[in-house]
Amino acid sequence: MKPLTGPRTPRFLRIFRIIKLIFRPLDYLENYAQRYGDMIKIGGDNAPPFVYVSNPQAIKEIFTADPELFESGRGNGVLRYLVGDNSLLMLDGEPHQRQRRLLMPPFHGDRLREYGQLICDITETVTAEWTVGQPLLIRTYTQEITLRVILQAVFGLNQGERYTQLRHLLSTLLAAFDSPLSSTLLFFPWLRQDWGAWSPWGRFLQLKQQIKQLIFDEIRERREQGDESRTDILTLLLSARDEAGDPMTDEELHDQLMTLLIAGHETTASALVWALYWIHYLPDVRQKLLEELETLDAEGDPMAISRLPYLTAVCQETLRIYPIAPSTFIRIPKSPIEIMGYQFEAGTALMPSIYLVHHRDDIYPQPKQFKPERFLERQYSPYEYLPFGGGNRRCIGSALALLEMKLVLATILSQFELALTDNRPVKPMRRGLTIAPPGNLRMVPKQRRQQKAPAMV
Ligand code: HEM
Repeated sequence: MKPLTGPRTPRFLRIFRIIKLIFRPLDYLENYAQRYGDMIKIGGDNAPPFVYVSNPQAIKEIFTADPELFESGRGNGVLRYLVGDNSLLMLDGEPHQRQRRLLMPPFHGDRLREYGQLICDITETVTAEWTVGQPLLIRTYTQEITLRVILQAVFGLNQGERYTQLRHLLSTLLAAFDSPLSSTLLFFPWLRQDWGAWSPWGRFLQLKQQIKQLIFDEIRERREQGDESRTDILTLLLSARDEAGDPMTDEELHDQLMTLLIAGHETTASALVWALYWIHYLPDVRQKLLEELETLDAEGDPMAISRLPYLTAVCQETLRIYPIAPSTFIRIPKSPIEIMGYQFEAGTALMPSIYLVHHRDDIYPQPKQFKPERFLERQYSPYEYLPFGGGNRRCIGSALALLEMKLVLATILSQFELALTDNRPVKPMRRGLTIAPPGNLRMVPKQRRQQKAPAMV
């Protein structure tokens, strides 16, 4: 058996390790990878260890193993506060597979095509308020776009008081974790104290309750209306039945909807800010993209944009260099398991590290450089390139996220000449459990371009 190595931090110094994980998450991973290689064991003295895995062969063995060998829901415990006990993120085994089968179709095939024009229209509406010469916080806008898209997909809602309230409350709720400091709430349970609206946790719980009430009101109204002709995800879930023929309860519906709302917009909003940053930080990239967009047939449909090779490569490289989720969900073996000659005890938290795999220089030469061309020159296996995780828990929204990235970028680039207000390199920072560009990244619209976005014709 091969021995696992990793840092041996004395108990009283462990808090500093966690603080580094929160405030300098990528340095934390890279320092350990340099010292301990592609299987890094953390802890393990009194309880099963955490193991960061960045060896593609080991990741392949994890992703392709029988899903029944692992649990993940238990490892996602901290997200329970956001999404509830019945969320897909919390489930394992057959209940998890059943919910996935139910939730996947709205994010694929023809249903995805329906979102194309919607994404372009929403981008136009949201950017209509941009004024030439006036700097803007770009994240505010990417988040507004992705939130509107997911609300439409999930509820079919795009106007009305409940929709406006939901938009506002969801943005405020997620702002609770928008900096490394506020993200500490997720890492230290003892900080989660409900001292009313003046304490961060108390405020968070109140917001969550208000959102829950709005979602319950919407569910009740939809049950009363019983309109099965609608194509949104809530309608689909309302008609679902389990093996006993029973419908989902309001609580179950709420948890699943909340999961999609949260997982479905924060991540894509961050990815869009990164993409806009790289495109404007590297003028060659922007130039090549504009040239490619000009080749589009003016009558083309949004799906033609999604097939553009260079635009696709830019989105892929954006998600490679700073993957939004630095690791996949944890995989916890239910009984002892051997992977690549290493023996893991039951309860070990195996964490395929997306960031470390994406920065292996044997797979991605010059990994710190943003080079979309690498995706035009070679194909990567799902164990070398995994921004959406893999196996039985692979992100169900990956196709929507990529479509959204491409259409939003094409629409913005066709309509505005943008610039960064500051050309210094930007460092990624923690945002809850994800890694994102700093929320204060500013861009300025230099001028409106004459070119109409092809998707809008
Ligand atoms: C750029 C955007 C996104 C990124 C980078 C991303 C990334 C991920 C990752 C890494 C996972 C964990 C997979 C694993 O452990 O193997 C995941 C799971 C998930 N994602 Fe995404 N995601 C994005 C967008 C979306 C969207 C748009 C939705 C929309 C509905 C979504 C819904 C989910 C759900 C429900 C899961 C849990 C799947 C399960 O437990 O079976 N994500 N995502």
